Amino acid sequence: MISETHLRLGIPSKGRLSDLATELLTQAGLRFRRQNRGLFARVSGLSIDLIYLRTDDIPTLCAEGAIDMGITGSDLVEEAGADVDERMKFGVGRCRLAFCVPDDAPIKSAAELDGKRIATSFPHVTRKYLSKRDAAAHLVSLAGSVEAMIQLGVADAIVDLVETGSTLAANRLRILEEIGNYETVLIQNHHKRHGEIADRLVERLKGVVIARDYSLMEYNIPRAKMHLAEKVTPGFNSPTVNSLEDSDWCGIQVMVKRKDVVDTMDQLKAIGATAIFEMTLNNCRL
Ligand SMILES: Nc1ncnc2c1ncn2[C@@H]1O[C@H](COP(=O)(O)OP(=O)(O)OP(=O)(O)O)[C@@H](O)[C@H]1O
Ligand SMILES: O=P(O)(O)OC[C@H]1O[C@H](OP(=O)(O)OP(=O)(O)O)[C@H](O)[C@@H]1O
Ligand SMILES: [Mg+2]
Repeated sequence: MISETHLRLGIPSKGRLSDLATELLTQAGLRFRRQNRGLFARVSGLSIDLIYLRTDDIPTLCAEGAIDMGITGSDLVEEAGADVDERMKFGVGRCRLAFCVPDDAPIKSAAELDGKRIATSFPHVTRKYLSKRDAAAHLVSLAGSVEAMIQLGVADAIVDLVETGSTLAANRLRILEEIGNYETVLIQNHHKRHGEIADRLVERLKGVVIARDYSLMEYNIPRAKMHLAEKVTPGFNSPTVNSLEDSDWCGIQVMVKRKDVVDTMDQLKAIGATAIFEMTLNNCRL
């Protein structure tokens, strides 16, 4: 089923990154169907095989060469100590890894956890972080439900992922110290097999990530106000300026970060722009 002539891309078989990876690949124009929760899917028209794996196994399997590339969390790459290249960040699946203690614990820094018990799914990252601060703790390695471990009397503190902070709040815990910020990434091993197809995949996925992040905005502005408009919407590279029949006016096309669109519209209106439109991008190559 797996072919030597195809690039092997490892993607999460379940968990929160699974749907995300499928969505990104589909948006990048890859057509595939996973057969009956099977391990493989062949991409039609491209020399790529998708291999469905556990998210936390993907860094190691990529470093070992079992897969050429993989989609996983950068936290898991660090925890696995996998020697791989990070080809791109997806700007999604963002989370922090942090030392957390009970709300009312008097402790002020992670270094004070020297000799204490810490429950975590990230023992390597935790140990490394503590050793740089000349501290060592007794680590209890667990696969999940780490936040419950203080109440269960297993640990004095935990190291776990925090996204919204709602799990911490529900367990009356607070962040003591942050280890780092992480997100979903595309990794590749150093063998760089099927380099051309790998680069094509990266280009396509980058197009998707930019399209998810940006909108295309179009508006008309008096030529005399162009210098003001360019300050409000400098664009990705620079704005496209079109002539209008009325030579005192021009039409502008420009990329704007989606999160800034409404503010930008207000600012453009204020400097005299008219017919301001936002258009959703599905895909792009810059
Ligand atoms: N709130 C979050 N909690 C945990 N992981 C997150 C969060 N937000 C993003 N992630 C990313 O998702 C990865 C977890 O993926 P995984 O496949 O284990 O999903 P899961 O839904 O946690 O599955 P499981 O039920 O096995 O715990 C993390 O390593 C991290 O990169
Ligand atoms: O800050 P929040 O938005 O609350 O997200 C963080 C929580 O989500 C994850 O748990 P998950 O749902 O994966 O359960 P698990 O502990 O069984 O892995 C993670 O391990 C935290 O517990
Ligand atoms: Mg989890």
